[in-house]
Amino acid sequence: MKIAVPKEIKNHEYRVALTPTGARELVGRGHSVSVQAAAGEGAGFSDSDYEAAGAKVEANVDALWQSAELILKVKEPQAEEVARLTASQTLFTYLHLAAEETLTQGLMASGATCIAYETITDAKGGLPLLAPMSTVAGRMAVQAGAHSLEKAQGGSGVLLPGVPGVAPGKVTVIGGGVVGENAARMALGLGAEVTILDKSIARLEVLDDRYQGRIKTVYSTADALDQAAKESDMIIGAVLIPGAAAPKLITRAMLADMKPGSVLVDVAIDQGGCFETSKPTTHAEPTYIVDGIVHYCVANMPGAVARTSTLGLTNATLPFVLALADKGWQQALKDDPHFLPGLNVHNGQVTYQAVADAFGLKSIDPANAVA
Ligand SMILES: NC(=O)C1=CN([C@@H]2O[C@H](COP(=O)(O)OP(=O)(O)OC[C@H]3O[C@@H](n4cnc5c(N)ncnc54)[C@H](O)[C@@H]3O)[C@@H](O)[C@H]2O)C=CC1
Ligand SMILES: CC(=O)C(=O)O
Ligand SMILES: [Mg+2]
Repeated sequence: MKIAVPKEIKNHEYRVALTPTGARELVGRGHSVSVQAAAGEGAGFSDSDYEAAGAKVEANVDALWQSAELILKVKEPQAEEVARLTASQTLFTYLHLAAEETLTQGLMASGATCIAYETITDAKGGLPLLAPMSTVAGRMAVQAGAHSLEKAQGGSGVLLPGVPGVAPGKVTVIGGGVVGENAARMALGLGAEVTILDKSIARLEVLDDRYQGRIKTVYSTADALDQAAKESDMIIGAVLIPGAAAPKLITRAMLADMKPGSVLVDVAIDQGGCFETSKPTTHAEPTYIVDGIVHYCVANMPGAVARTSTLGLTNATLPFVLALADKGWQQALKDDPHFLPGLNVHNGQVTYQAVADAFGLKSIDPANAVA
Protein backbone atom coordinates (compact mmCIF):
# COMPACT_ATOMS: atom_id res chain seq x y z
CA MET A 1 0.00 0.00 0.00
CA LYS A 2 1.10 3.59 -0.67
CA ILE A 3 1.27 5.43 2.63
CA ALA A 4 1.85 9.16 3.10
CA VAL A 5 2.85 11.04 6.24
CA PRO A 6 2.34 14.81 5.88
CA LYS A 7 4.02 17.39 8.08
CA GLU A 8 1.45 18.66 10.58
CA ILE A 9 0.30 22.23 9.88
CA LYS A 10 -1.88 23.03 12.92
CA ASN A 11 -0.57 25.92 15.04
CA HIS A 12 2.46 24.77 17.07
CA GLU A 13 1.88 21.12 16.28
CA TYR A 14 5.24 19.35 16.26
CA ARG A 15 4.19 15.70 16.45
CA VAL A 16 4.44 13.31 13.51
CA ALA A 17 2.16 10.32 12.84
CA LEU A 18 4.89 7.77 12.05
CA THR A 19 8.41 7.37 13.44
CA PRO A 20 11.33 5.91 11.47
CA THR A 21 10.77 2.75 13.54
CA GLY A 22 7.21 2.53 12.20
CA ALA A 23 8.36 3.27 8.66
CA ARG A 24 10.82 0.38 8.90
CA GLU A 25 8.02 -2.02 9.95
CA LEU A 26 5.82 -0.94 7.03
CA VAL A 27 8.59 -1.05 4.43
CA GLY A 28 9.63 -4.47 5.73
CA ARG A 29 6.13 -5.72 4.90
CA GLY A 30 6.38 -4.47 1.34
CA HIS A 31 4.54 -1.14 1.67
CA SER A 32 5.77 2.13 0.23
CA VAL A 33 6.10 5.01 2.71
CA SER A 34 6.46 8.68 1.72
CA VAL A 35 7.20 11.18 4.46
CA GLN A 36 6.97 14.91 3.82
CA ALA A 37 10.34 16.63 4.11
CA ALA A 38 10.96 17.84 7.69
CA ALA A 39 7.76 16.13 8.96
CA GLY A 40 9.62 14.52 11.88
CA GLU A 41 11.90 17.43 12.75
CA GLY A 42 9.76 18.77 15.61
CA ALA A 43 9.79 15.35 17.24
CA GLY A 44 13.51 14.84 16.79
CA PHE A 45 13.51 12.65 13.64
CA SER A 46 15.50 13.82 10.62
CA ASP A 47 14.75 13.12 6.97
CA SER A 48 17.81 10.90 6.85
CA ASP A 49 16.41 8.82 9.76
CA TYR A 50 13.35 8.08 7.59
CA GLU A 51 15.49 7.36 4.54
CA ALA A 52 17.59 4.94 6.57
CA ALA A 53 14.33 3.17 7.50
CA GLY A 54 13.47 2.74 3.81
CA ALA A 55 10.98 5.61 3.44
CA LYS A 56 10.98 8.15 0.64
CA VAL A 57 11.30 11.78 1.72
CA GLU A 58 8.99 13.93 -0.43
CA ALA A 59 9.39 17.70 -0.63
CA ASN A 60 6.42 18.18 -2.98
CA VAL A 61 3.23 18.30 -0.87
CA ASP A 62 0.91 17.89 -3.89
CA ALA A 63 2.75 14.76 -5.00
CA LEU A 64 2.74 13.38 -1.45
CA TRP A 65 -1.06 13.65 -1.07
CA GLN A 66 -1.95 12.69 -4.64
CA SER A 67 -0.05 9.42 -4.64
CA ALA A 68 -1.33 8.20 -1.25
CA GLU A 69 -3.85 5.46 -0.55
CA LEU A 70 -3.48 5.74 3.24
CA ILE A 71 -2.72 9.08 4.92
CA LEU A 72 -1.39 9.08 8.47
CA LYS A 73 -1.75 12.28 10.50
CA VAL A 74 -1.89 13.43 14.11
CA LYS A 75 -4.38 16.32 14.20
CA GLU A 76 -7.69 16.76 12.41
CA PRO A 77 -7.14 17.89 8.81
CA GLN A 78 -7.03 21.65 8.40
CA ALA A 79 -9.07 23.25 5.57
CA GLU A 80 -6.29 23.01 2.99
CA GLU A 81 -5.79 19.34 3.86
CA VAL A 82 -9.51 18.54 3.61
CA ALA A 83 -9.42 20.05 0.12
CA ARG A 84 -6.72 17.54 -0.87
CA LEU A 85 -8.61 14.41 0.25
CA THR A 86 -10.21 12.20 -2.39
CA ALA A 87 -12.82 9.44 -2.29
CA SER A 88 -10.24 6.72 -2.87
CA GLN A 89 -8.17 7.67 0.16
CA THR A 90 -8.22 6.52 3.79
CA LEU A 91 -7.32 9.02 6.50
CA PHE A 92 -6.20 7.82 9.96
CA THR A 93 -5.82 10.58 12.60
CA TYR A 94 -7.49 12.37 15.53
CA LEU A 95 -10.75 13.90 14.24
CA HIS A 96 -12.90 15.04 17.24
CA LEU A 97 -15.74 15.67 14.78
CA ALA A 98 -18.53 16.37 17.29
CA ALA A 99 -16.85 19.73 17.96
CA GLU A 100 -16.34 20.61 14.28
CA GLU A 101 -19.35 20.78 11.95
CA THR A 102 -17.47 22.40 9.05
CA LEU A 103 -14.81 19.69 9.21
CA THR A 104 -17.48 16.97 9.34
CA GLN A 105 -19.18 18.41 6.24
CA GLY A 106 -15.81 18.75 4.49
CA LEU A 107 -14.87 15.14 5.15
CA MET A 108 -18.31 13.97 3.97
CA ALA A 109 -17.91 16.02 0.77
CA SER A 110 -14.46 14.50 0.13
CA GLY A 111 -15.91 10.99 -0.05
CA ALA A 112 -12.83 9.73 1.81
CA THR A 113 -12.80 7.00 4.46
CA CYS A 114 -11.94 8.73 7.74
CA ILE A 115 -10.93 6.71 10.78
CA ALA A 116 -10.49 8.52 14.11
CA TYR A 117 -7.92 7.51 16.70
CA GLU A 118 -10.13 8.69 19.57
CA THR A 119 -13.13 6.41 19.01
CA ILE A 120 -11.23 3.12 18.73
CA THR A 121 -11.98 0.99 21.81
CA ASP A 122 -10.35 -1.87 23.71
CA ALA A 123 -11.56 -4.94 25.58
CA LYS A 124 -11.27 -3.15 28.94
CA GLY A 125 -13.66 -0.36 27.91
CA GLY A 126 -10.83 2.10 27.29
CA LEU A 127 -9.81 4.26 24.35
CA PRO A 128 -6.29 2.97 23.62
CA LEU A 129 -5.36 5.57 20.99
CA LEU A 130 -6.61 8.48 23.08
CA ALA A 131 -5.08 7.25 26.36
CA PRO A 132 -1.41 8.04 25.68
CA MET A 133 -2.19 11.64 24.72
CA SER A 134 -4.67 11.97 27.58
CA THR A 135 -1.84 10.92 29.88
CA VAL A 136 0.36 13.67 28.43
CA ALA A 137 -2.39 16.31 28.52
CA GLY A 138 -3.40 15.41 32.08
CA ARG A 139 0.19 15.72 33.25
CA MET A 140 0.61 19.01 31.39
CA ALA A 141 -2.67 20.49 32.62
CA VAL A 142 -1.36 21.13 36.12
CA GLN A 143 1.88 22.74 34.96
CA ALA A 144 -0.08 24.96 32.52
CA GLY A 145 -2.58 25.81 35.24
CA ALA A 146 0.10 26.51 37.84
CA HIS A 147 1.79 28.94 35.45
CA SER A 148 -1.60 30.58 34.76
CA LEU A 149 -2.07 31.19 38.50
CA GLU A 150 0.91 33.56 38.46
CA LYS A 151 0.02 37.26 38.65
CA ALA A 152 1.74 38.09 35.37
CA GLN A 153 -0.66 35.70 33.62
CA GLY A 154 -3.73 37.29 35.24
CA GLY A 155 -3.85 34.67 37.98
CA SER A 156 -4.64 35.02 41.66
CA GLY A 157 -1.03 34.59 42.77
CA VAL A 158 -1.54 31.26 44.55
CA LEU A 159 1.40 28.83 44.69
CA LEU A 160 -0.15 25.35 44.60
CA PRO A 161 1.99 23.72 47.33
CA GLY A 162 1.69 26.72 49.63
CA VAL A 163 4.57 27.22 52.09
CA PRO A 164 4.98 26.32 55.77
CA GLY A 165 2.23 28.21 57.58
CA VAL A 166 0.27 28.92 54.36
CA ALA A 167 -2.31 26.44 53.07
CA PRO A 168 -1.84 24.82 49.65
CA GLY A 169 -4.01 25.69 46.66
CA LYS A 170 -7.16 23.70 45.86
CA VAL A 171 -7.39 21.83 42.58
CA THR A 172 -10.64 20.24 41.39
CA VAL A 173 -10.59 17.83 38.48
CA ILE A 174 -13.93 17.18 36.75
CA GLY A 175 -13.82 13.73 35.12
CA GLY A 176 -11.57 11.12 36.72
CA GLY A 177 -10.57 9.18 33.60
CA VAL A 178 -7.12 9.14 32.04
CA VAL A 179 -6.68 12.93 31.81
CA GLY A 180 -8.24 13.45 35.22
CA GLU A 181 -6.21 10.87 37.10
CA ASN A 182 -2.95 12.05 35.56
CA ALA A 183 -3.77 15.68 36.36
CA ALA A 184 -4.69 14.73 39.93
CA ARG A 185 -1.43 12.81 40.34
CA MET A 186 0.60 15.82 39.24
CA ALA A 187 -1.36 18.20 41.47
CA LEU A 188 -0.90 15.82 44.40
CA GLY A 189 2.82 15.60 43.67
CA LEU A 190 3.03 19.39 43.80
CA GLY A 191 1.39 19.41 47.22
CA ALA A 192 -2.01 20.82 46.24
CA GLU A 193 -5.29 19.78 47.88
CA VAL A 194 -6.95 17.66 45.20
CA THR A 195 -10.58 16.64 44.58
CA ILE A 196 -11.89 14.58 41.65
CA LEU A 197 -15.53 14.74 40.55
CA ASP A 198 -16.97 11.98 38.36
CA LYS A 199 -20.37 10.57 37.40
CA SER A 200 -19.05 7.03 37.53
CA ILE A 201 -19.11 5.50 41.01
CA ALA A 202 -17.03 2.60 39.73
CA ARG A 203 -14.33 5.02 38.64
CA LEU A 204 -14.45 6.91 41.95
CA GLU A 205 -14.01 3.57 43.74
CA VAL A 206 -10.87 2.82 41.75
CA LEU A 207 -9.43 6.27 42.50
CA ASP A 208 -10.35 6.10 46.18
CA ASP A 209 -8.65 2.74 46.49
CA ARG A 210 -5.58 3.80 44.54
CA TYR A 211 -4.93 7.07 46.42
CA GLN A 212 -6.07 5.97 49.88
CA GLY A 213 -7.65 9.29 50.83
CA ARG A 214 -4.84 11.49 49.51
CA ILE A 215 -7.22 12.56 46.73
CA LYS A 216 -10.85 13.33 47.66
CA THR A 217 -13.49 11.78 45.41
CA VAL A 218 -16.90 13.41 45.00
CA TYR A 219 -19.92 12.28 42.98
CA SER A 220 -20.50 14.96 40.33
CA THR A 221 -23.78 16.86 40.79
CA ALA A 222 -24.86 20.47 40.25
CA ASP A 223 -24.26 21.09 43.97
CA ALA A 224 -20.77 19.58 43.82
CA LEU A 225 -19.93 21.74 40.79
CA ASP A 226 -21.22 24.89 42.58
CA GLN A 227 -19.04 24.09 45.57
CA ALA A 228 -16.02 23.41 43.36
CA ALA A 229 -16.45 26.78 41.67
CA LYS A 230 -16.54 28.59 45.03
CA GLU A 231 -13.56 26.83 46.60
CA SER A 232 -11.07 25.95 43.85
CA ASP A 233 -7.99 27.84 42.77
CA MET A 234 -7.84 25.66 39.66
CA ILE A 235 -10.50 23.54 37.94
CA ILE A 236 -9.41 21.06 35.29
CA GLY A 237 -12.07 19.93 32.78
CA ALA A 238 -11.42 16.30 31.88
CA VAL A 239 -14.81 14.76 31.07
CA LEU A 240 -15.55 12.65 28.04
CA ILE A 241 -18.62 11.07 26.52
CA PRO A 242 -16.83 9.18 23.70
CA GLY A 243 -17.23 10.83 20.33
CA ALA A 244 -19.82 13.32 21.61
CA ALA A 245 -19.71 17.04 22.38
CA ALA A 246 -18.68 17.67 26.00
CA PRO A 247 -21.43 18.73 28.45
CA LYS A 248 -21.09 22.33 29.75
CA LEU A 249 -20.53 21.85 33.47
CA ILE A 250 -19.25 25.27 34.61
CA THR A 251 -21.51 28.03 33.31
CA ARG A 252 -20.68 31.69 32.84
CA ALA A 253 -22.88 32.57 35.82
CA MET A 254 -20.74 30.31 38.03
CA LEU A 255 -17.60 32.33 37.21
CA ALA A 256 -18.96 35.08 39.46
CA ASP A 257 -18.74 32.67 42.42
CA MET A 258 -15.09 31.83 41.73
CA LYS A 259 -12.19 33.59 43.42
CA PRO A 260 -10.78 36.29 41.11
CA GLY A 261 -7.72 35.04 39.23
CA SER A 262 -8.65 31.37 39.59
CA VAL A 263 -7.85 29.18 36.62
CA LEU A 264 -9.94 26.94 34.35
CA VAL A 265 -7.96 24.42 32.30
CA ASP A 266 -10.33 22.86 29.74
CA VAL A 267 -8.59 19.76 28.46
CA ALA A 268 -11.91 18.56 27.00
CA ILE A 269 -11.80 21.51 24.59
CA ASP A 270 -11.10 19.16 21.67
CA GLN A 271 -14.63 17.82 22.17
CA GLY A 272 -15.99 21.37 22.41
CA GLY A 273 -15.03 22.04 26.03
CA CYS A 274 -16.86 21.48 29.34
CA PHE A 275 -16.97 25.11 30.49
CA GLU A 276 -19.51 27.46 28.87
CA THR A 277 -16.89 30.19 28.40
CA SER A 278 -14.25 27.93 26.77
CA LYS A 279 -13.05 28.48 23.23
CA PRO A 280 -10.09 26.72 21.62
CA THR A 281 -6.72 28.43 22.00
CA THR A 282 -3.26 27.64 20.65
CA HIS A 283 0.17 27.26 22.21
CA ALA A 284 1.00 30.67 20.71
CA GLU A 285 -1.70 32.31 22.88
CA PRO A 286 -2.85 29.66 25.32
CA THR A 287 -4.92 31.73 27.77
CA TYR A 288 -7.56 34.44 27.89
CA ILE A 289 -9.60 35.97 30.71
CA VAL A 290 -13.39 36.04 31.15
CA ASP A 291 -14.93 37.76 34.20
CA GLY A 292 -11.55 37.70 35.96
CA ILE A 293 -11.05 33.94 35.49
CA VAL A 294 -8.05 32.72 33.47
CA HIS A 295 -8.96 30.13 30.81
CA TYR A 296 -6.39 27.73 29.29
CA CYS A 297 -8.01 25.85 26.38
CA VAL A 298 -5.29 24.48 24.09
CA ALA A 299 -6.76 21.80 21.84
CA ASN A 300 -3.46 20.08 21.07
CA MET A 301 -1.61 20.22 24.36
CA PRO A 302 0.63 17.19 23.65
CA GLY A 303 2.03 18.94 20.56
CA ALA A 304 4.17 21.06 22.88
CA VAL A 305 6.05 18.02 24.16
CA ALA A 306 6.28 16.47 20.74
CA ARG A 307 9.14 14.07 21.36
CA THR A 308 7.48 12.25 24.27
CA SER A 309 4.04 12.54 22.67
CA THR A 310 5.09 11.21 19.26
CA LEU A 311 6.71 8.16 20.82
CA GLY A 312 3.70 7.53 23.09
CA LEU A 313 1.17 8.02 20.31
CA THR A 314 2.92 5.96 17.65
CA ASN A 315 3.49 3.05 20.04
CA ALA A 316 -0.30 2.87 20.29
CA THR A 317 -1.20 3.55 16.64
CA LEU A 318 1.37 1.30 14.95
CA PRO A 319 -0.52 -2.03 15.28
CA PHE A 320 -3.60 -0.39 13.72
CA VAL A 321 -1.51 1.21 10.96
CA LEU A 322 0.01 -2.18 10.14
CA ALA A 323 -3.45 -3.79 9.99
CA LEU A 324 -4.73 -1.04 7.65
CA ALA A 325 -1.71 -1.38 5.39
CA ASP A 326 -1.64 -5.18 5.32
CA LYS A 327 -5.37 -5.86 4.97
CA GLY A 328 -6.91 -2.67 3.60
CA TRP A 329 -9.33 -0.65 5.73
CA GLN A 330 -12.42 -2.77 5.12
CA GLN A 331 -10.90 -6.09 6.16
CA ALA A 332 -8.93 -4.54 9.03
CA LEU A 333 -12.10 -3.04 10.53
CA LYS A 334 -14.15 -6.17 9.83
CA ASP A 335 -11.61 -8.33 11.68
CA ASP A 336 -11.47 -6.19 14.82
CA PRO A 337 -14.66 -5.08 16.63
CA HIS A 338 -12.63 -2.50 18.58
CA PHE A 339 -11.17 -0.97 15.41
CA LEU A 340 -14.62 -0.71 13.76
CA PRO A 341 -15.91 2.20 15.94
CA GLY A 342 -12.93 4.20 14.71
CA LEU A 343 -14.78 4.70 11.43
CA ASN A 344 -16.38 8.17 11.58
CA VAL A 345 -17.02 9.09 7.94
CA HIS A 346 -17.15 6.96 4.81
CA ASN A 347 -18.33 7.65 1.28
CA GLY A 348 -20.08 10.89 2.21
CA GLN A 349 -21.85 9.51 5.28
CA VAL A 350 -21.24 9.76 9.01
CA THR A 351 -20.72 6.31 10.55
CA TYR A 352 -20.45 7.34 14.22
CA GLN A 353 -23.75 7.92 16.02
CA ALA A 354 -22.60 10.62 18.48
CA VAL A 355 -21.14 12.71 15.66
CA ALA A 356 -24.35 12.44 13.61
CA ASP A 357 -26.38 13.35 16.72
CA ALA A 358 -24.26 16.48 17.29
CA PHE A 359 -25.34 17.91 13.93
CA GLY A 360 -28.75 16.31 13.35
CA LEU A 361 -27.35 14.08 10.59
CA LYS A 362 -28.28 10.51 9.76
CA SER A 363 -25.55 7.98 10.55
CA ILE A 364 -25.05 4.58 9.01
CA ASP A 365 -23.82 1.57 10.98
CA PRO A 366 -20.06 1.17 10.41
CA ALA A 367 -20.67 -2.59 10.09
CA ASN A 368 -22.67 -1.85 6.92
CA ALA A 369 -19.85 0.27 5.53
CA VAL A 370 -17.37 -2.61 5.74
CA ALA A 371 -19.80 -5.32 4.60
N1 LIG B 1 -6.67 19.27 24.79
C1 LIG B 1 -5.87 18.26 24.49
O1 LIG B 1 -4.77 18.46 24.00
C2 LIG B 1 -6.29 16.87 24.77
C3 LIG B 1 -7.58 16.62 25.11
N2 LIG B 1 -7.99 15.36 25.46
C4 LIG B 1 -9.42 15.25 25.81
O2 LIG B 1 -9.59 15.11 27.23
C5 LIG B 1 -10.90 14.58 27.45
C6 LIG B 1 -10.84 13.47 28.51
O3 LIG B 1 -10.20 12.33 27.94
P1 LIG B 1 -9.92 11.01 28.78
O4 LIG B 1 -9.48 11.33 30.14
O5 LIG B 1 -9.04 10.15 27.94
O6 LIG B 1 -11.36 10.34 28.85
P2 LIG B 1 -11.82 9.14 29.80
O7 LIG B 1 -12.93 8.46 29.09
O8 LIG B 1 -10.66 8.35 30.26
O9 LIG B 1 -12.40 9.91 31.08
C7 LIG B 1 -13.53 10.72 31.04
C8 LIG B 1 -14.19 10.69 32.42
O10 LIG B 1 -15.23 11.66 32.42
C9 LIG B 1 -16.27 11.16 33.22
N3 LIG B 1 -17.48 11.93 32.93
C10 LIG B 1 -18.29 11.90 31.84
N4 LIG B 1 -19.27 12.78 31.96
C11 LIG B 1 -19.12 13.39 33.17
C12 LIG B 1 -19.82 14.39 33.88
N5 LIG B 1 -20.93 14.96 33.38
N6 LIG B 1 -19.35 14.77 35.10
C13 LIG B 1 -18.25 14.22 35.62
N7 LIG B 1 -17.52 13.25 34.98
C14 LIG B 1 -17.96 12.85 33.79
C15 LIG B 1 -16.34 9.70 32.82
O11 LIG B 1 -17.02 8.91 33.79
C16 LIG B 1 -14.86 9.34 32.74
O12 LIG B 1 -14.34 8.83 33.97
C17 LIG B 1 -11.39 14.14 26.07
O13 LIG B 1 -12.25 15.11 25.53
C18 LIG B 1 -10.13 14.04 25.27
O14 LIG B 1 -10.34 14.14 23.88
C19 LIG B 1 -7.14 14.29 25.47
C20 LIG B 1 -5.83 14.48 25.09
C21 LIG B 1 -5.30 15.78 24.68
C1 LIG C 1 -6.11 13.88 21.67
C2 LIG C 1 -5.72 15.07 20.90
O1 LIG C 1 -6.54 15.73 20.32
C3 LIG C 1 -4.34 15.42 20.81
O2 LIG C 1 -3.48 14.68 21.32
O3 LIG C 1 -4.03 16.47 20.22
MG1 LIG D 1 -9.90 20.69 16.73
